[in-house]
Amino acid sequence: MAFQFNFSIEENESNEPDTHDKTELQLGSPKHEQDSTGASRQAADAVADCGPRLPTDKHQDATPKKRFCLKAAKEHDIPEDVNQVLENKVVEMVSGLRYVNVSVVEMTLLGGSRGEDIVSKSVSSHSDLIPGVYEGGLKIWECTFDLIDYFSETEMQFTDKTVLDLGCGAGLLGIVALRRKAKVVHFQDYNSTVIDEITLPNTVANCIVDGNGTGSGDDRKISKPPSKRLKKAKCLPDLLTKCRFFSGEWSEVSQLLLSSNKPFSKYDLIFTSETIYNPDYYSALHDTLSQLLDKNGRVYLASKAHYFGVGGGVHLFEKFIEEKNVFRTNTVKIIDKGLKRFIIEMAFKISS
Ligand SMILES: C[S@@+](CC[C@H](N)C(=O)[O-])C[C@H]1O[C@@H](n2cnc3c(N)ncnc32)[C@H](O)[C@@H]1O
Repeated sequence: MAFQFNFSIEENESNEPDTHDKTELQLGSPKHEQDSTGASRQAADAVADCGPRLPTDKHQDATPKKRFCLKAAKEHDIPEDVNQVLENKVVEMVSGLRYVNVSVVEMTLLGGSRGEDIVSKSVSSHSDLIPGVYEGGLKIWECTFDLIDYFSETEMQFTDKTVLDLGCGAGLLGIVALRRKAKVVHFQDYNSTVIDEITLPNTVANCIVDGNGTGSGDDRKISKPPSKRLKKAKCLPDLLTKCRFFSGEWSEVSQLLLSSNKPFSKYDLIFTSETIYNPDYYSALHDTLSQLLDKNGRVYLASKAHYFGVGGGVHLFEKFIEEKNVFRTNTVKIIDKGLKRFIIEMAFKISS
């Protein structure tokens, strides 16, 4: 069930120059397959219509050949009037969480060529991944639901943890951590459009208190979408003040965090779903994880076995990690339905 917030749309003033190379991938249209709980099946169904187009075999030999400009890092402010970020959004439910309907956002963004213009670029290239331009964050990718299931199955503890949702897209992993009493939750996506139009609205939608007391930010499932009364709703201030939002390429974001005047403590938990598809990015990803993870922290990385067309996947990434000799890895879950998927736990080889 969907509902719409009745607001007018605000012009996005940013008009960032696109200096990136445009290597376009020809992608196919796979079906979502999900093997776990009812909630996840429901979740997968909910996103299937607008789900990511995964790569075909066409570019199987995807040895890194191109270097991309690094997209500068930027911190996104949370507007004082949080309702503003839900203007003209249609909010739906998935896995007990609120999320904004991506098709509606895409239609809205197609209406004008502002900012990164990732929707029209994605449409014209028939691709959900345009390296260095659009990295797929508008859609919810299925390993996100694998991690959400894993959190429940293992009763993962978030209380007082500092958490990073790296390559967050919709930000559902960070939102779960936030609702389960994490101390700090940071969200990062490559594209500023994704942060502004998807991640921030999703986070606000899950922090909102409505007239029925739903969405109160604790771990109770939100039983129904908020009503239009939410026009006057308020976000729980303590919840949103725990959050920070960043866009940009990983090493740039890492540098921004480490050099910022704002206090920064390394993360206890870093979640990252479907971010190892492109071997070109492994070095930046590895270094970011090693720079930002607390010495006793854990990374939970969810990935498909292999990303046809782009060339990355679990075994290639594990080999890379092994060679770097900084982290140990442990496969904590295998989802053996359709294209095999993995959840990998990473920790420093030398900790406390
Ligand atoms: C396929 S999307 C997955 C989105 C989300 N984690 C999910 O599971 O639905 C990959 C994400 O990784 C991030 N990403 C990929 N390569 C990146 C890079 N080199 N620098 C920064 N972010 C990157 C993008 O922001 C993008 O949202």
